[in-house]
Amino acid sequence: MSDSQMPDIIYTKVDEAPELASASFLPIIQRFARAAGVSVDTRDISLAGRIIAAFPERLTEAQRQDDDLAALGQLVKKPDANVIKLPNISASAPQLDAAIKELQGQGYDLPDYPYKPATDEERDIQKRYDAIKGSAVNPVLREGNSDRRAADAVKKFAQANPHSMGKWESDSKTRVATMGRNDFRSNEVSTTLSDAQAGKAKIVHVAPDGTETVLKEGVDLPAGTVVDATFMSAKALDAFLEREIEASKNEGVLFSLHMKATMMKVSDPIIFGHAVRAYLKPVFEEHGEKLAELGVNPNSGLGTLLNKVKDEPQIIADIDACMAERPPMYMVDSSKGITNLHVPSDVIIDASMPALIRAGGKGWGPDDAKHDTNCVIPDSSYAGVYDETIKYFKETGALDPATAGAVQNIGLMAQKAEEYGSHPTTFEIPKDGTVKMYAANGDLLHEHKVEAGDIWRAASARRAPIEDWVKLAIERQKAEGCEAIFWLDEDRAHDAELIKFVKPILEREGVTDRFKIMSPEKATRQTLETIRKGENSIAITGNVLRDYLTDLFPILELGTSAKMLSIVKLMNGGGLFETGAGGTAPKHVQDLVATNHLRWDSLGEFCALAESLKFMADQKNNEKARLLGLAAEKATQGVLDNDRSPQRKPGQPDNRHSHYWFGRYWAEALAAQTEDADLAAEFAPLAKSLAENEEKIVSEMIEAQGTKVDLGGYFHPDPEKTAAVMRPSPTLNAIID
Ligand SMILES: NC(=O)C1=CN([C@@H]2O[C@H](COP(=O)(O)OP(=O)(O)OC[C@H]3O[C@@H](n4cnc5c(N)ncnc54)[C@H](OP(=O)(O)O)[C@@H]3O)[C@@H](O)[C@H]2O)C=CC1
Ligand SMILES: O=C(O)CCC(=O)C(=O)O
Ligand SMILES: [Mg+2]
Repeated sequence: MSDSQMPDIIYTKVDEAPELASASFLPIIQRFARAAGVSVDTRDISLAGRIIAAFPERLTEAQRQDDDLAALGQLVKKPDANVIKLPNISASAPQLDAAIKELQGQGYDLPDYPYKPATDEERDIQKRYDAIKGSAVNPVLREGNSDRRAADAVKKFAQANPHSMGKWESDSKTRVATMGRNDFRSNEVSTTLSDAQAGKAKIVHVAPDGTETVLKEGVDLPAGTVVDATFMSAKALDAFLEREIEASKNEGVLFSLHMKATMMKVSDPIIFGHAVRAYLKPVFEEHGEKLAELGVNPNSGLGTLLNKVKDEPQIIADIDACMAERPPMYMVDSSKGITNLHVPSDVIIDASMPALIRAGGKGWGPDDAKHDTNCVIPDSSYAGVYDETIKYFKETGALDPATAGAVQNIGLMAQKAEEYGSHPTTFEIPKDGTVKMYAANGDLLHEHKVEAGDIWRAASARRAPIEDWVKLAIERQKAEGCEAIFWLDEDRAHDAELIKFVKPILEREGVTDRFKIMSPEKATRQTLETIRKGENSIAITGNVLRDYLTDLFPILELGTSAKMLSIVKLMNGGGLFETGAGGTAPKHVQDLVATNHLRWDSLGEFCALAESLKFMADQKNNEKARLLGLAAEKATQGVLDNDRSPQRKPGQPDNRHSHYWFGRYWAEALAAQTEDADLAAEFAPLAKSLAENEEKIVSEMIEAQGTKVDLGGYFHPDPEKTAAVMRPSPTLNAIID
């Protein structure tokens, strides 16, 4: 893809609910943009698209696809980048398998994922698939730090139309359980690289007999990089899980495990596997060999395990007996018997913990009823945030979204910062020994004594992103004038290194008095007290808390994180506009297929679109783009003011209706503006015909609902079938096309 072929704005092609929404919304965007001389085109970062792009040699000419993610990864390092990024699937092993199966069924000659590669060819296949697994997209595109907040209009709307909140009882038994010892938090060591230490670092394992094995070399670490290393003890983890399973039973609460197997794609599936083993301990003790023979990998979850033992009645009976003895599990879908431990990516902490907290500390149990829950978050680095939130609500009752202030976030994210960039340097330790990390000049940076099975990792944050992050925080605080807190714990090794960057910059800029630096636990309480008073707070955090808090606070304040404005100011001058802060809402797709109703709210897309257009206006000195962007803001306001957002139930207006209304308000705003007469003239007739045909369009859309639909695929749906489903109004289509 050469630069001259690059559209002004790239709208990413993704998966699941947001991609369905695009089938309806993108034609509208393109129609409007074209009229203003702005080109908007897609690039495919979907899971299926990335799989197809990885195996060109096995596919026909017609099946082949370019590696759009790689091209976008280059683009975001250039000043002219302008990308609207929708949420995409971060695939766990079972999701990757399912996507491969679907593509094979569509005639793509793709290899199965080799779980036990034996040949070079299989190892190569595994490597290509591993690069697609987990959060493989966001870290590539996020060449900047994160600025997430609710637009003013969105926050005001939420206050005027507060969502329902579960009640918090002071005697709720819901709590957070975390290791606190021998975990990543407590074993962390950190240092900032000197000029002499910069270069390619090396990580080695030294066995007790002195044998050295290189775990990784060529880890590129420039001067000024904060480099951490830590490990979680497998033995401590197992003891902790066993204790908490027992405790959940004794306390009469649900057992739940919350983690991020997508972003933390190496460490967290392993921890998840420990939990599967712990929960089914008697089964693994009794049938360990047979399970191994059947190819059971606990890291893939109970769902895959049950599938593999389906012809083994004794094992199934023993699993049933064991589960009957265990504390009831927190369920992903109690009606279908899908437990917390079925699929590692089904319970993703940033969304799951806030949903439970919003519900007053209740999770769904196997009996299809809500119960108090033991929220097991093994590593203690960030568990304290949820622990403190839960304690606070137990003391004070639920938050009132009608009066609560807002929490914005400035997150250190660029260039694979911190834990979220750590998977290439995360290892499940094969045998007892010592892990040593050496700088390019031979200095020993870090060293840990480890045991077989421990999970060791190194993470880093580079100087330029850290400085950019502090600068962004200063700008944001200036713009808002409200409380601003660096969520950094001076008693944590990594955070202490970061504080050494933060303080001098604040001093140099003369703004020290405008900022607080607090541990995540203290900052949680302080922030909750602030927003309870109706005031605002800016949370300036590292990468993980950026992710966690931009679901936690929006889900409490707005009911969902889908409505967030999520801006990534790329460090080389471009713009990346993420839509919302949440995910791909797989459940919404099931609902659409069953009833032809799509609950997905595109408010995040509306906000991102307006920002992207305004950014383009500055970027390319294009006044028409600015007017288009300002009008898009008015259209968003119109959707909110007139209550045109999707409703939840089949038969009610859904995602597609909201796009009609957005388009109509957008056209009306463009027709009404007086700065550009040509644009006004262009959009006046469109606005008129959208208004005149309202009844017809709305009824065509409602009539389409209520039946099953066929998209021709889940991960790789048929574009024509999808368009037919998502554009059900011939009248609207005729106006737009
Ligand atoms: N930026 C990205 O690319 C991200 C990708 N993901 C990926 O998404 C997938 C699913 O993740 P999961 O943790 O289940 O989170 P999701 O955000 O997809 O789903 C959680 C719930 O959030 C609500 N929700 C989310 N978005 C919307 C929306 N636009 N409109 C209305 N409701 C919405 C829905 O429930 P309710 O209304 O009842 O709360 C939904 O069931 C995973 O593959 C994950 O990796 C996840 C986060 C970010
Ligand atoms: O990339 C992912 O897997 C999830 C990202 C996410 O949850 C976020 O950025 O908020
Ligand atoms: Mg998130």
